[in-house]
Amino acid sequence: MQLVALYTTPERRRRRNGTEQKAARMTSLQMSAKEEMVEKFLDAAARGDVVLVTAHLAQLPSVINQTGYSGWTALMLAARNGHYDVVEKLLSHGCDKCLVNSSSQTAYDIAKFWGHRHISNLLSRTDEGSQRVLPGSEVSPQENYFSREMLDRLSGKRTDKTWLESKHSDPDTVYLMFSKLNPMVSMPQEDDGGETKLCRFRYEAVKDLLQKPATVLIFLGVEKRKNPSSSSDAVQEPPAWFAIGSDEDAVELLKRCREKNCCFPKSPHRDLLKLNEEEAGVVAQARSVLSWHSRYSFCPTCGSSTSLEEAGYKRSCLNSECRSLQGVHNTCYPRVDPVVIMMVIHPDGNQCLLGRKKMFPPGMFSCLAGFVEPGESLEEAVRREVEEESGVKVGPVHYVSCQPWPMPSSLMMGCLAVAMSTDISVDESEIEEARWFPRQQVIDSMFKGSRPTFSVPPRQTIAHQLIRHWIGINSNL
Ligand SMILES: NC(=O)C1=CN([C@@H]2O[C@H](COP(=O)(O)OP(=O)(O)OC[C@H]3O[C@@H](n4cnc5c(N)ncnc54)[C@H](O)[C@@H]3O)[C@@H](O)[C@H]2O)C=CC1
Ligand SMILES: [Mg+2]
Ligand SMILES: [Mg+2]
Ligand SMILES: [Mg+2]
Ligand SMILES: [Zn+2]
Repeated sequence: MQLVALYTTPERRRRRNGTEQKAARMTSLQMSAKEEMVEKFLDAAARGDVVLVTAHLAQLPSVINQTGYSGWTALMLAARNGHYDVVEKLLSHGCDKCLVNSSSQTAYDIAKFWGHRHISNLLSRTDEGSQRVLPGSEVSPQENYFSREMLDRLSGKRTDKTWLESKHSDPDTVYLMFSKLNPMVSMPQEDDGGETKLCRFRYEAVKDLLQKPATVLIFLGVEKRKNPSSSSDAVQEPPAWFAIGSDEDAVELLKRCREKNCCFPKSPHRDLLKLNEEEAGVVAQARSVLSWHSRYSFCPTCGSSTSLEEAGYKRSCLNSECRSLQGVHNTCYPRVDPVVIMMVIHPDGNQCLLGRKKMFPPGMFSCLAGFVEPGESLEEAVRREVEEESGVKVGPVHYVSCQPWPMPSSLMMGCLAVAMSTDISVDESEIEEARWFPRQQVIDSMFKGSRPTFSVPPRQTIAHQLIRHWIGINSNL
């Protein structure tokens, strides 16, 4: 294994490789203020100066994953030099522990190589036995795309008709417009960083739609307060958000919006992944509830018509004789489909099992996944789906994190699993090919290193995050 030796000052650090030699020719005057700050931050981490590291993070939080001229992050430098308190501080600020240096080493690899076991343990929380290939829980919980909750759902208000009505006409209330389950968005302009944004409407622009019987109105929640102690917040309620599902012609709906470049995305699987994290969370909630309404127009128990209640979170049967009106019936509430998605690790700990469906773009491989069946535990669903799709037998299963997937309403539960057998025999009806990929090959594909032999799904998918997670906690020493 090749490991670059460690330097303790920015000057010495820059002397090491090609990039660094180039940097060494630079005088500090030529460095931008930002670059200089990054170098000082990295230097503090390498020296174990936790006070200075904390000060830099407070001043410029984005510095946390920067690599500077050495190609090493602060976490790697602190891990190299055995500075436990700096590693702890960086992790508590949510640093990315999956990043690799030019030798494909994570901070975990580096800590392990230099014998800082207390740090490698902190980075992986490895247990004994089979956990050699299956490290345990994350230091900080992982947040996946579609998972962020910017709204407080206030489910207790769903039955408060007076409060809801007052919010309908409140000038601060935000309405989102959906047509055929897709939100109206303004497509990226050159000057806004390429982000798709939700079109937000006020009451005056949509009040006629609210009167139409075919319109579905969902109360999504109120904005979470960013600074709850501020005195003006105490008297003023934060804005409420609603989603409107309309059956009006999409072209007519678009005319209501004053923003430029508005549309209803044609390909949700692609276009809904371009929102910012907060808006993605709102879309996950709204789209799944609206899709439930579109698929469950009639009572699943007796086939009668239903009425929409509880601000869009319930459909009650209009047939007074119906069984669904006695007791609590899950047919009356929005559905969620549990799905397991798993990163299967080879018994040698250094390869993972990825598969591709026929519909995937050429060259793309992903984690295996499948719906949980009734009366089945997560662990059993993982074992069954992996064996069905690849013929590989799985032993221990660890839950990592989950992701709501609003196409239309899945909850993807991400797991790591250890294989007990290695022969592959794919279920050709679902999977075109499944293979064991060595860690180095996965790193090359993930970080676009040398000669990637395959591609992985985009960062917004939990599949991508599970693969990164494995790279971050599993060393190939
Ligand atoms: N976010 C991510 O990273 C990923 C998300 N996914 C999602 O996971 C879901 C499940 O993965 P698959 O491999 O397709 O599952 P799967 O391996 O269970 O096979 C799907 C088949 O199972 C049947 N099925 C059983 N229960 C079903 C239900 N409740 N809804 C629909 N079909 C059901 C259908 O015949 C369907 O064709 C997919 O909807 C896909 O969108 C899949 C991979 C990655
Ligand atoms: Mg599957
Ligand atoms: Mg399957
Ligand atoms: Mg299945
Ligand atoms: Zn009924």
